[in-house]
Amino acid sequence: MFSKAVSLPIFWMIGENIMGDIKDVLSQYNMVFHRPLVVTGSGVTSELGENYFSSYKRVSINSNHISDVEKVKAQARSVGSDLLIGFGGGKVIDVAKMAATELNLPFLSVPTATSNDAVASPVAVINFGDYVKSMGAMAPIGVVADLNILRNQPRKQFLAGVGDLFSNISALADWQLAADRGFERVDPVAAYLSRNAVENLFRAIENGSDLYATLVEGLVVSGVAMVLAGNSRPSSGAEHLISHALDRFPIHDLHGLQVGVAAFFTLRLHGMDHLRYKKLLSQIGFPCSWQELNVDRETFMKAVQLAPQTRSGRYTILSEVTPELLQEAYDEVYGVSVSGDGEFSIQD
Ligand SMILES: NC(=O)C1=CN([C@@H]2O[C@H](COP(=O)(O)OP(=O)(O)OC[C@H]3O[C@@H](n4cnc5c(N)ncnc54)[C@H](O)[C@@H]3O)[C@@H](O)[C@H]2O)C=CC1
Ligand SMILES: O=C(CO)COP(=O)(O)O
Ligand SMILES: [Zn+2]
Repeated sequence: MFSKAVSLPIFWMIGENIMGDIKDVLSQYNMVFHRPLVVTGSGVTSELGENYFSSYKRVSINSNHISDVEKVKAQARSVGSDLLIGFGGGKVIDVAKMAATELNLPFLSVPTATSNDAVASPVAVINFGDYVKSMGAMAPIGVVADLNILRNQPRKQFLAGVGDLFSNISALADWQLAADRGFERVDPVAAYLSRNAVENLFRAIENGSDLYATLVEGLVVSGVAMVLAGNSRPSSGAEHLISHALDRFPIHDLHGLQVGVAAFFTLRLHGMDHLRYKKLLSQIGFPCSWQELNVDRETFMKAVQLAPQTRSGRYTILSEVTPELLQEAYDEVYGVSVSGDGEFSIQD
């Protein structure tokens, strides 16, 4: 007999001004909690937390450092929490998720920004000082996304979420490549969900529809795909490795922006039509070159070299390319050449 135990979000609630209904929604799923603890950041999300969770116990954190995880765990133990609620961007969600996993408590994800697929993934990125690690964690029991809050997130955060979701296409190509070479097995359900999530977003962009709800749904579905796959391959390929490498350089930007801009390049390495995606994403102001993120060609190429070391054992298109192809692809994808005086010029 086959059985595979996975822990998945069993609901999402996405709508305008829905924060007041959280307890009601949970009770609809027979989930009654008496002492939830809300984890926020220390700036904007702490202020938002005061508005929306005034009657709840709250704890604020400064970063995704392991000491922040310990702080949340200590607070949860001292108040006897039976539920952790992560209310913030990626770092807050990750810290709350990690603390809940270690305390074996349920975790509810309430994003204030949709900058990446941490919203419902089975992963928490934690900073240990000398290094940053993607830790296995429990996915949330559900996601509550108030569009009224999300519409007020900085535009850059929103675009970063678009980039993280778009990168699924490149990640799936790498996953399939690794399978073709005999290193992996593609889980077809996870791959379907991952692809479908990004295609829905593209349809919404093409139709000029409201993107916020579609983006949240897509990020949650990406998380579910990762749970089913048992790893992040449905949503993380060579473009993520390049971004992880860039994070080690002084100039880096939001995860979702980096993986999105890198995905144009890795799609080109796969011989796929990156231009179609560039045209579509530029319609909503997504950055299409590294210049827009202040990353120069030399830094990018160094990051590409370093990329495979950031997740050892992960087979991607970077395992098969020549240095000549990398240079050629850079010129073609980012439309940039280095002029005689060493300055960048953008070609038409
Ligand atoms: N667990 C996972 O599967 C994944 C985790 N990550 C991790 O997520 C982290 C990045 O997350 P981000 O959200 O980009 O950064 P972040 O969590 O540092 O948030 C960036 C800023 O946005 C502010 N913010 C949040 N909501 C806001 C709102 N509604 N209005 C105004 N400001 C708001 C926060 O206060 C913060 O200053 C990284 O540590 C990355 O490694 C990234 C991808 C996947
Ligand atoms: O960002 C992620 C998925 O979008 C997680 O990827 P990694 O497993 O490469 O850290
Ligand atoms: Zn990502």
